Amino acid sequence: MTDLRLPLAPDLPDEQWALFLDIDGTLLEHAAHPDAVFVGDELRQLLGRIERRLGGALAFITGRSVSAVDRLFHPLKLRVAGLYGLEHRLTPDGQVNIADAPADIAALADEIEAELGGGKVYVERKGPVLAIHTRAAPQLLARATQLVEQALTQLPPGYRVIAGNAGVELMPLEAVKGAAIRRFMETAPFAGRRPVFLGDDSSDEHGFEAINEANGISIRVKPRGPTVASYGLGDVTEAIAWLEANFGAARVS
Ligand SMILES: O=P(O)(O)OC[C@H]1O[C@H](O[C@H]2O[C@H](CO)[C@@H](O)[C@H](O)[C@H]2O)[C@H](O)[C@@H](O)[C@@H]1O
Ligand SMILES: [Mg+2]
Repeated sequence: MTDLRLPLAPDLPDEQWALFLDIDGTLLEHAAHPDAVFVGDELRQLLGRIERRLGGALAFITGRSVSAVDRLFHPLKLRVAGLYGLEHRLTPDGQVNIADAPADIAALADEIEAELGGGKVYVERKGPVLAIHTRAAPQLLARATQLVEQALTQLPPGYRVIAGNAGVELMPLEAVKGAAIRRFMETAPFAGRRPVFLGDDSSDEHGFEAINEANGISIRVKPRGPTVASYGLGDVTEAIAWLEANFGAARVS
C-alpha cells in the first residue's frame, strides 16, 4: 500500500535537490479549455524564487509543448521537457531540441474532428502528439478513445494511446516523462542531486518510477487510483503550499 502521507520537509541543503514539476492539475487548476487556465503572478514569482534558490535545478515535465508553456508562464522561462519529453530545453534561454517523431498526425486530427464535430470536443494538435479533450462533452470520451485506438492501425508502429484528464492522447512510445527526467538528471545542475517530482496524472507514473529508482521523492497530487508515487497531496492548492513551505523562501546567503 502506498504511503500517501506528506513527506517531511526536505532537510538537505538547496544544492542537493532537483525539482521536477508537472503543470496541469499540479500547479494549475483544470479549466474548460487548455488555453483558459490561469497562471497568477504569485505562482510565477514562486517558481522564479525556487529556480534561483536551487541554482537552476527546476524543470517543467509536461504534456504541453514548450511553446505553449512559454506562452502560459510569460515572461518566466524555465527549463522544460514538453510533449512528454519529445521536446526539451536544458537551459531557460537555450534552444528547444525536438525528437524525431514517427509521423505527423495532422490528417488524423482532421478526421477525428470531423467525426466528433459539433464544437464541444477540442482536438489539440501538438505535432506528433494529439490530444482529444472531451471535458465539455464527457459522453463522447468513449467514442474519442475508440477513434484514436483505431488510428493506431493506420499509423506507423510506435504509437500508444493514454487516458488524459477528461480526454485521451495519442503519442509516440518514446514520449514518456521518466525518460525526460532521466535526461535532465544526466546534466548540470541536476546531476548528482536528489530529485523530487510532483504530478497528478497517469502519464506522470513513468516519471514517479524514474524518481523512485533515483531514491527521490515522488508525489501524486489528488491521487484517484493506483499510483507508484510515495506520497500524496490533496489538490493544486496543497501542492503549491508544499512547494512554498519547502522551497519557496528566498535564500539567505
Ligand atoms: O502533463 P501536464 O502538464 O499535466 O499536461 C497534460 C495536458 O494538460 C492540458 O490538458 C489538460 O488541462 C486542460 C486545462 O485544464 C484541460 O482543459 C484538459 O481537459 C486537460 O486534459 C493540455 O492541453 C495537454 O496538452 C496536456 O497534455
Ligand atoms: Mg498534469
